[in-house]
This record gives sequence, C-alpha cells and structure tokens, in this order.
Amino acid sequence: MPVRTVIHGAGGRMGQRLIAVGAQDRDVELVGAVDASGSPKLGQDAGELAGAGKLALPLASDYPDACDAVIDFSVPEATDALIQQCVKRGWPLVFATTGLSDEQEQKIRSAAEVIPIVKAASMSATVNLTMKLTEIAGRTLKDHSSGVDVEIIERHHRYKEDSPSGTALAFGKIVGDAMGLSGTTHGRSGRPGQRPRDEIGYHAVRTGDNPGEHTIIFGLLGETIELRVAASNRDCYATGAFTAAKWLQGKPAGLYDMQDVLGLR
Ligand SMILES: NC(=O)C1=CN([C@@H]2O[C@H](COP(=O)(O)OP(=O)(O)OC[C@H]3O[C@@H](n4cnc5c(N)ncnc54)[C@H](OP(=O)(O)O)[C@@H]3O)[C@@H](O)[C@H]2O)C=CC1
Ligand SMILES: O=C(O)C1=N[C@H](C(=O)O)C[C@H](O)C1
Repeated sequence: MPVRTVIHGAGGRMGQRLIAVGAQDRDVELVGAVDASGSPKLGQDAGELAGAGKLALPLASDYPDACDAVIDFSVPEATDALIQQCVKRGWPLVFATTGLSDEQEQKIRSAAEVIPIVKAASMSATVNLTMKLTEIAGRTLKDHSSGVDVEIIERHHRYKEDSPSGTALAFGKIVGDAMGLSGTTHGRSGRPGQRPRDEIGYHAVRTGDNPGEHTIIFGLLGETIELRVAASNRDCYATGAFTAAKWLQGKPAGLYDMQDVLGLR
C-alpha cells in the first residue's frame, strides 16, 4: 500500500519539489498539501503550482482526516501547531525545518515520546554519509601532533533565513564531539588575534540560487583535508524525506534521524 503523505509547507521551494517528486513515486500517495492560513496560494492545485501537472490536490490550511506520515519543510513558527496535530492524530512525522529555538527543539523531543519522528537538518543521503566521514576524520585527527583547525563553510541561496545552516551546525556538533572542541566563531573581522585551537569556525555564504553546499576543512601544519558535499538541486532532500516517511511506518514512538534511516548509526 502506498504511504499516504501530507506535505506541510507545500507551497514553498521544498514543498513544491516534494509534491513533484512524490507524484512520481508509486509507493507514495499525496493526500494533503498544507500551507500557512494566510497564504495567497491556498486553493491552487499543488501539482500545477509545482509544475507537475494537475493532481486534484488543492493547497489548504487544514489536514485530511487520515494519513500515514506528515513531511514538514516550513518555518519554525509553524512547529507548535504541526506537532499538536501529529500528536493528536498519532501521525508519524518527518521534520526538516531548521533554525528552531531551544523551546521548539524541546517540543519536538516531547512529541517524540508519543509519535515516531525523523528529524534531520539534511535529508540528503550524501550529506549524511559526509557526516559519518566527518566523524571518522575528527576521531582520527583528534590528537594529531601539529594541531588541527576545523572550519565549516556553507553556501546557500539568497532567500535562506537561518544561518549558519542547520546542516553546518550538525557538522559542527559531530566534529566538536569527536575532537573535544567546545568554542565557536562565526566569521572573523578586525584583529581577533591568533586562532584558538579549540574553536570551530563557521562561515555562511549567501548567493544566488545555491540549493546547499557544505565544506568541512581540517587544517594541519603541512597538509589539509576537506570534505565537501554539494547539491545541484533540491530533489536529494525530497527523495530523502520520502525514504524517511516510508521507513517510519510501523516504528515505535521515538526521535530518529537520517543516520538511523540510512543505517549509518
Ligand atoms: N532538512 C532538510 O533536508 C532541508 C531543510 N530545509 C529547511 O526547510 C525549511 C523550508 O525551506 P524552503 O522550502 O526553502 O522555504 P520556503 O520559505 O520556500 O517555504 C516555507 C513554506 O512554509 C510555509 N508556511 C509558513 N507558515 C506556515 C504555517 N504556519 N503552516 C504551514 N506552512 C507554513 C510558507 O508559506 P508562505 O510563503 O505563505 O509564508 C512556505 O510555503 C527551511 O527551514 C529550510 O532550512 C530546506 C531544504 C532541505
Ligand atoms: O534552506 C535550505 O535551502 C537548506 N536548509 C537546510 C539547512 O539549513 O541545513 C538543508 C539544506 O542545506 C538546504
């Protein structure tokens, strides 16, 4: 049976790609396209809006009566209402929105005591594989005699509102845990002095229509290793989100991530 899926944030850049990718997937049935109650796009056919042809699925601010999973790519402010719905109805949730407050993060953790949730800053398979490689690099280089400087550069489109990206922060957490680095700096200017050893530097670039690119630099004395992963369009995130929605079927309540979905744990 196809996984009956609701897309939350269906009118957005990612939402439209989810509609287009989901419409082509025989193991998925799109049963809801939810967007903000004030959106001027409400009532439009989600398939036509996504350039995927008519799907008889109007963009709406409310949910259908039944579904097997909700996939969310929206805004942090929508988190409360979204998780209330999912918890009330017992619906599994794939949560992809980034830039949450600590309070919103806590609400997701509480909801995961009741329903199964996959939450990941990136749904892309190659980004998640790069996270595994980053962990290995961090563990391997942790005690290198020359010292190791870790800098994370992320590039995204001009419309992105949060910074650094959720994925850059996730890379930073992985490398920080692996190497015991506790400090952070965001860009540098003026005369900050010599680079402290225990800090991770984040650099957020915003240009054009870049769908997402991350480089993790491990700088030693005498050599450098860089791990770089780049999307050429948004479909890697959409495909990963549907993989997660299928994986969630029959799972018990809990907070999972794409490392669990992809067997990378
Ligand atoms: N984890 C991952 O793999 C990825 C995560 N992301 C994240 O996904 C999020 C969305 O990105 P993107 O698609 O580019 O952003 P967009 O701004 O294009 O889309 C957000 C959508 O959410 C809608 N929205 C706003 N308020 C609500 C609400 N209360 N209920 C339902 N929908 C609402 C917006 O409607 P309106 O325009 O009318 O306000 C818009 O259609 C970001 O946080 C981004 O970082 C993005 C790509 C990959
Ligand atoms: O806003 C985006 O576009 C993206 N956001 C996510 C993030 O903040 O990490 C994932 C991806 O890089 C695209």
